[in-house]
Amino acid sequence: MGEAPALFVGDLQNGFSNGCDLKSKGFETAMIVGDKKYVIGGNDDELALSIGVRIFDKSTNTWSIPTFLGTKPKPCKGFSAMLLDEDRICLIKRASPPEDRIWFLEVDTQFVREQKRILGTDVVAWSKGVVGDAQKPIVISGPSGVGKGTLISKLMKEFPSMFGFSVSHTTRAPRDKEIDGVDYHFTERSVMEKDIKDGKFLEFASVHGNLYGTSVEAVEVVADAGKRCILDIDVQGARSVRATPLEAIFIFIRPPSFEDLEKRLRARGTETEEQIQKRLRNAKEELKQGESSGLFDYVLENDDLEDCYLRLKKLLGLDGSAGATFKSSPQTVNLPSPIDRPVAKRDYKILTNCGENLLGLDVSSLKGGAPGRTRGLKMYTMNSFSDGINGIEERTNDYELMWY
Ligand SMILES: Nc1ncnc2c1ncn2[C@@H]1O[C@H](COP(=O)(O)OP(=O)(O)OP(=O)(O)O)[C@@H](O)[C@H]1O
Ligand SMILES: Nc1nc2c(ncn2[C@@H]2O[C@H](COP(=O)(O)O)[C@@H](O)[C@H]2O)c(=O)[nH]1
Repeated sequence: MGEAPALFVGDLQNGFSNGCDLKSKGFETAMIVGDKKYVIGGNDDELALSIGVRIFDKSTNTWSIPTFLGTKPKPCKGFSAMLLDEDRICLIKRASPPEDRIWFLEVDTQFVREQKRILGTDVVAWSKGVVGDAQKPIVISGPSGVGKGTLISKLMKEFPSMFGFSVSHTTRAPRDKEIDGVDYHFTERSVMEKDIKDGKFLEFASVHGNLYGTSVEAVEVVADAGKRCILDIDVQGARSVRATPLEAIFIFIRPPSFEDLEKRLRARGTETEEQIQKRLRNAKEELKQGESSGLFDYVLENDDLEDCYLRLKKLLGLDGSAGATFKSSPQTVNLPSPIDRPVAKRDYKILTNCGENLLGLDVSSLKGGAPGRTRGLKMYTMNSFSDGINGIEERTNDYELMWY
């Protein structure tokens, strides 16, 4: 995060202007970023399913509705908003459940700029805020038949409350015993292509003749359950995820030999001979890329299954060693409700005046972001009360901060 902008106050319900180019109208507010004015509020559609955003471009004098990426926040009874780093807007929703309270609207982050270039339209991306440092997602890649699914199932079985599987979408037909929504979201190509176009996917790739992809929602659902997300995706998908702010750990699984891989694929008995040949052809390229590209943080050889599983657990720090794990599991934001006064911001500390007590958010160490969750939010309460935003600002340093 760069230099903090000056104190910025936003209250969206009372319809005031704060002299910082922020104007409110009913439940709408406008934020200026560069040549553009982002009007946030109202409803996104007639069904009132989410908070709307429209953009006024001062250079062309035109209004537009941007392409939305990420899960949109549901409408609420008002919200406060602050511009952070000139590239995202932090929204604190009123009277909303704690896990739905803090949202970020990214308007000019690297991810949004890249998506604008790809889609050729104006783009904004929603990302929900999560308190604390959630553990990094785990991307597991490797050629078909190497044993990725088997290893992941073992992890999920041994640590059901710790890990959650990112359920991918695919256009391939379900195998016997595969369950829609559990193993995959089995889908029509035309539907998936439209969803990709609409920005609903974190990554996608054509694999062995079918389309596979990880939706943003698949990853968010796991994060919301407070679990560490595991993605089973091919090498192309891993490369795409590397280019997003997801900050995952990338593990490549390789077979002891190509012959072993072929044996496993045949023994599984789920593919036709033609499909096996295609998967083996692709495996050669995947093995080359997986082991040489520097894309992966770890390469594990799946020789003996139990032995490989032990090594996987070790690198994830599940054998008592530090491994590659990170702090605690995510906490959701727990602001008291309703927030019925404006919000003040200085040096990445956002203060909300909630009547009897003050509540703060520290946004100085944000991580991740769209597509997915914005992590690294810190929350604190203050054990004294001060009237008015200016008072709060001046007296902040006198108060003891109690961090969650
Ligand atoms: N270490 C191992 N030794 C022998 N067989 C194994 C080993 N690991 C997994 N297998 C077996 O190999 C087959 C393929 O494993 P699995 O389905 O987990 O592979 P995968 O990498 O997930 O494949 P895909 O990418 O096609 O989904 C399964 O029948 C599984 O039981
Ligand atoms: N890029 C992505 N690859 C994915 C995804 N989900 C699965 N996969 C990979 O596809 C192959 C084949 O899987 P199968 O179930 O048909 O055997 C395998 O390598 C998976 O890792 C995804 O969402 N994106």
